[in-house]
Amino acid sequence: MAYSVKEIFYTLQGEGRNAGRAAVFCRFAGCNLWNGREADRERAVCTFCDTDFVGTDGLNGGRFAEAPALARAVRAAWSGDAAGRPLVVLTGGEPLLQVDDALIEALHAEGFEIAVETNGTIEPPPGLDWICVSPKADAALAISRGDELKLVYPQPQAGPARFEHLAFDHFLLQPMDGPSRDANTRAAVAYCMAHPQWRLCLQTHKYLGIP
Ligand SMILES: C[S@@+](CC[C@H](N)C(=O)[O-])C[C@H]1O[C@@H](n2cnc3c(N)ncnc32)[C@H](O)[C@@H]1O
Ligand SMILES: Nc1nc2[nH]cc(C(=O)O)c2c(=O)[nH]1
Ligand code: SF4
Ligand SMILES: [Mg+2]
Repeated sequence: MAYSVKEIFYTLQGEGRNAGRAAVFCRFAGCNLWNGREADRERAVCTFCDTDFVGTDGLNGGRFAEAPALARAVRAAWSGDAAGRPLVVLTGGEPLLQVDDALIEALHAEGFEIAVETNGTIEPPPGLDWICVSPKADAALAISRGDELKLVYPQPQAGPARFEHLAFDHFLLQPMDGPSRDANTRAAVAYCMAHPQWRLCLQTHKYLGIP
């Protein structure tokens, strides 16, 4: 199967329980909850997206015909030394539209630990090492277990209580970025203080000014 990739870059994971850890980000093109066009944002299932995932024109982006070629491109972007296991974060767009057994095998063969950032609407293939699900209010969940559940907050139709019974190891609230980010952050702080099952999760890369 061929893969459409917007960009591949090396940075620190900015979000979630792996925040601060060096990783290659592989951002797949396309999403099942928004077509990525600003003109259609209001009508989309997911309306608050902070990411350009349209096309293959980003850094190291392109069409990769085979999994080993994409895995080699990810490996080439790794800029850390050989100590510890290198991490790749598969994101998008919605990565689970494209991630398959062949890619997981090829990335493992290159030595990577594989994390995925998903909206949770698509059943993941086996073999992923870290699954972060970020539910969207108007999209049914197809994944009810994983490593972290990272809820963008607030979403009026998707309060945290709707998810707290699911089988995740970590429950995180991530303030919705946009014009109300500061107010959303204060509200998330208050929620976590009242409901300690939840921890605050900031998008640290945005504060640091790194990709
Ligand atoms: C761009 S999405 C790509 C992965 C996948 N489609 C998803 O939604 O999880 C990466 C992460 O950014 C989060 N995100 C997107 N827009 C955001 C915003 N405006 N504020 C805070 N987090 C946001 C998503 O919820 C997700 O956890
Ligand atoms: N540094 C950094 N960390 C991230 N964690 C999740 C991201 C994403 O867009 O999926 C992201 C991102 O775009 N940059
Ligand atoms: S599901 Fe993820 S990639 Fe798709 S529009 Fe929403 S935040 Fe963006
Ligand atoms: Mg991002």
